[in-house]
Amino acid sequence: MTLPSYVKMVEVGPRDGLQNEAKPVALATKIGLIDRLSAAGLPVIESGSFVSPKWVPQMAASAEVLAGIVQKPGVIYPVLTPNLQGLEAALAAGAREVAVFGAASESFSQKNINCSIADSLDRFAPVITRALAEGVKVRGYVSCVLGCPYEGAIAPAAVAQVAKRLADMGCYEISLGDTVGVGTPLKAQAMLDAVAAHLPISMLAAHFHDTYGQALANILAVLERGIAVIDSSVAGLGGCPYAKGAAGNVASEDVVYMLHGMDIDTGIDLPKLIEAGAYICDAIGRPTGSKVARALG
Ligand SMILES: CC(C)(COP(=O)([O-])OP(=O)([O-])OC[C@H]1O[C@@H](n2cnc3c(N)ncnc32)[C@H](O)[C@@H]1OP(=O)([O-])[O-])[C@@H](O)C(=O)NCCC(=O)NCCSC(=O)C[C@@](C)(O)CC(=O)[O-]
Repeated sequence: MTLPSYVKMVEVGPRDGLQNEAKPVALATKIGLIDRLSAAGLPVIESGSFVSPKWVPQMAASAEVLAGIVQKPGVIYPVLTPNLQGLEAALAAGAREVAVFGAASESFSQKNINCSIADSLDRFAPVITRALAEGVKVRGYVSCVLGCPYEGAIAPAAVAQVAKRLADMGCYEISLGDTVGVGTPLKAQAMLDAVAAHLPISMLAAHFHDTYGQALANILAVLERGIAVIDSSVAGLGGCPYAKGAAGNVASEDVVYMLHGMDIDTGIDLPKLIEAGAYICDAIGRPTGSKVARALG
């Protein structure tokens, strides 16, 4: 088995992790979390979302978050931008990387961003063009790559089609999201093989939710296929507001422990990452979803 020697960890806790919290999380808490994550060595920290505050109230203060954090040199702080309105607000707030988010499931696309897959791609095209013209890199997400809360199984070919369109439009990296965490390792490999038939594996990232406890197994399965970018959420926070029952992302602490245990470098200081997880769990009054944090914290 050939595994990468370095994995880039994309921390999505401050966005994917907190977007679903019912009670408002204070601005200072969000800033405190992001600054602790950068101190722990995370190279990419998704820090907010310029979406409609009526749809996702928790992300309403994303401009203030970007203004309040101490931007550590070399660290990237991407934000989600579903349309040009969101992109303009993100640019005004100083974002240097953004992400568009589509889906491989029609029903999920409608529930999440209120349009069909085809319409979403048409909407993303000018967002990507404008961002690139400003020198801002764009990441693309594909949700429901291993199943949809409304439609069930999703064909790998449907995932590949959306991923390729996002890459053709200019996204530099495509994150493949198991939004509801239903995937299992061999299905994850089959889905990845379908996408990798069209795009280089070096462009792809894995984004697993841990609803069914499959995330670490799935991560190992895709590492074996050459994936070297993993999304995760500190303390396993999160869940998508438009995917009922979806648990949080795989916990960053658990992924880092597994990778370091396999001699794969991440540049992350695990004790400091555990501290960041303890900080946010304390602030929002939730137990950690990380087994490693429970064992070592
Ligand atoms: C996409 C829209 C905006 C379409 O929503 P819409 O209602 O179709 O939009 P619209 O263009 O008709 O505008 C309606 C209203 O929204 C406002 N609006 C419009 N755009 C913006 C904006 N950018 N920022 C702020 N406000 C905005 C706009 O100004 C207007 O305000 P009003 O006149 O009624 O007062 C909406 O559906 C939305 O915001 N959806 C967000 C959904 C979301 O954030 N989901 C979670 C993130 S995705 C995820 O978690 C999955 C992922 C990425 O992690 C991977 C995985 O695990 O699968």
